[in-house]
Amino acid sequence: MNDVIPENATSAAVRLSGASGPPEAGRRPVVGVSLKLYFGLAATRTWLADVAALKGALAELPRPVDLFVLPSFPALADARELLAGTGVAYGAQDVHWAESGAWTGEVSAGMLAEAGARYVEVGHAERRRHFGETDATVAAKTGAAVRAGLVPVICAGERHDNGLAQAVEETLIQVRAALGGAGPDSEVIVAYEPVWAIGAREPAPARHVRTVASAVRTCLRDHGVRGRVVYGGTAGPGTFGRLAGSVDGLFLGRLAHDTANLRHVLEEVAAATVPAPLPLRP
Ligand SMILES: O=C[C@H](O)COP(=O)(O)O
Repeated sequence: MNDVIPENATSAAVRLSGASGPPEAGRRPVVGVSLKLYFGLAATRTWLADVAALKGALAELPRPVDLFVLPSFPALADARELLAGTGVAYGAQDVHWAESGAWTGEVSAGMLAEAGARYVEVGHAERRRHFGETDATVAAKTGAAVRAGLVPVICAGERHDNGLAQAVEETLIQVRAALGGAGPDSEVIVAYEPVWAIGAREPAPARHVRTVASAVRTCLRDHGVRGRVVYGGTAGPGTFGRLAGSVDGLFLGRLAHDTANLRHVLEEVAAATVPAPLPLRP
C-alpha cells in the first residue's frame, strides 16, 4: 500500500493548514464523538448546534478538555459554521491515503484540512469489517493524515472477548501497524475499542480496558509519538470514572447523541485525575 504514497510528501494542505497542532495538546484530556451514519444532514445540524451550546460549559470546566466531533463528510461545512468560535474541533470518520488522483468517491487528508478538520478517524472496526480495511491501509491513511497536519484517531481493538492476553496481542498488532505510517513525534490518538463492546449494552470491564490501555501507552512511548489513549465502546456517563488514570479520555458513539450525556462526560473527565506523564525512554 505504501507504494502509492510519496515518501517525502509535503502536501499543499500542510502548507495551507500550518501543519501539526501545539505540543501542549499532547496529554490534555480529550473526548471525541463519531456520529457514524446515524443522522441525516438536518439532524446533524441540530446536534452540532447543541454541541456548540456546550461552549459555556466547556469554559467552566475545572481543567481544559479537548472535544472533537466527527460527522459525515457532507456535514463538515455545517461543523465549520456552527462550531466556529466554540473551541470544539471537528473532523472526519475516514480518509484516503492518496493526495489526489483517480480515486473515485474518496476524500484526501489535504481536502479535510482545507475544510477545517483537525482530526480524522482511521481503522474503525466497522470499516475493517464492512469495507475490507487492513492494517496496511490503516497505516497508509495514518501517514496521509499526519502529513496533512491532521491528528489521526487510530481505532484498534480485539474482535472477540477471549481474555486479556489475546486482547493485548491483537490490539498491539493493529496499533504498531498504524504507527508505521506516522513519523516520530507525530501527534496521534489511539481509540482502544474492543469490537465486542461496540454497540453493546455495557462498556468493557474496567480492568480489561486498563490492561490493554497500559500496553498501548507503552507502545506509543516506544514509537516516540505524542500519543493519547482513549476508550470507546458503549462509553458514556460513568465510564471515565472507572478508567481514570489509565486513559486520557473517551471516544463516544450512541451515548453522545443526547448532548446532556456529552456534557456529563466532559465534566467527569475534567474532574478526574489526569494520568501521570509517560516514563522517560531509556
Ligand atoms: O465510534 C464509536 C465507537 O465505535 C463506539 O460506539 P458506541 O458507543 O455506539 O458503541
